[in-house]
Amino acid sequence: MSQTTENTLATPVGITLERYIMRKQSEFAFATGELSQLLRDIALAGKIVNREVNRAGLSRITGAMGEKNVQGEHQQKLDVEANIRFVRALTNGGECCAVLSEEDEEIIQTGNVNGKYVVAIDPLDGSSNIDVNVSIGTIFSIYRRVSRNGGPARQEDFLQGGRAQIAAGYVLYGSSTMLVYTTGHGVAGFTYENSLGEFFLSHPDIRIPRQGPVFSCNEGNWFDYPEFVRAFLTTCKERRLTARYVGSLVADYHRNLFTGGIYLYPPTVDKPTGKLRLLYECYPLAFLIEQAGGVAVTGADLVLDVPPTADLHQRAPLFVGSADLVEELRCKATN
Ligand SMILES: O=P(O)(O)OC[C@H]1O[C@](O)(COP(=O)(O)O)[C@@H](O)[C@@H]1O
Ligand SMILES: [Mg+2]
Ligand SMILES: [Mg+2]
Repeated sequence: MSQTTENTLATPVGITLERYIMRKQSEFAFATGELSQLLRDIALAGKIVNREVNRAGLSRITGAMGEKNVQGEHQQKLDVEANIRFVRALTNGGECCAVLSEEDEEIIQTGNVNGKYVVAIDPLDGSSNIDVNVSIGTIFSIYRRVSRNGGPARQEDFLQGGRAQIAAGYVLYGSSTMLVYTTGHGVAGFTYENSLGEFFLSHPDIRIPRQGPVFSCNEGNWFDYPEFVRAFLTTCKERRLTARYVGSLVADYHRNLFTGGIYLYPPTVDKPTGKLRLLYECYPLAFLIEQAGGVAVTGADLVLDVPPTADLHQRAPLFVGSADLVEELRCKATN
């Protein structure tokens, strides 16, 4: 039997997310099904938010909410809607004890005091693109609680560090809707079939090329970038790499995952620690990229090795993508 047939039979493209989760669970003798259920809850919320995104213009879930979140950013109505949907699905699912969300200053206790897991989430990523019909996403990161004796979750459950993540992923609401995640055993992608209401395995074993033709960053901030970033971007242009920037982290990241490339959100003069949030943007995407054979750094350091401080919404610079490109930038950051 040829290798391709063996691979296809091993994890046949087209199986449902549900079946895939069950298959993967059966590979772990001590799996108890709680993480599987949590992944299903996230997929369910992703389907509901997908529906709201698709019809946002009709259902008047457009525009600003008129309030600011803990980051001082104007909340979009869809930010709040997505937040409600994910928190509700994680609460009703029973496995998640608490949620840390970009849209809430404090930890949200779900009441599932015996839940073994906590989830850090960016319910709607790419907020500036919500009302203009450009791809947006959701990013999530899952930890097993350290406070195991039941009761409400504690801050320390979320501050275990990037390498303590049990699972991480994102949902991309784009020309098609996809769920991409890892549990530390490679990266798989699922495409949503609207008419059947199911995610189907479409990309079994995602690997990012070591090199790539694309660099993604907001060059409008050029004059505020550190010298090593400008030096790196100059070499990208000298090599005639292509500039691509959607302005939605999930969308830029997803494209580069398949084409090869590098996404940069450097520190700037007004944001010396960068814009993106370590716990629910940088850590999960760094976990995924390392599982796909890529690299993620904050400059000289690997993102997953950056220890969290006590600030749940702390920011960090992010340089992520193809190993050769990111290592090149890291070299410049170190010298
Ligand atoms: O407008 P800028 O400064 O380029 O920032 C765009 C970046 O900010 C973000 O929108 C931040 O995420 P949120 O939309 O979740 O706040 C990223 O998705 C995106 O890559
Ligand atoms: Mg975001
Ligand atoms: Mg967001």
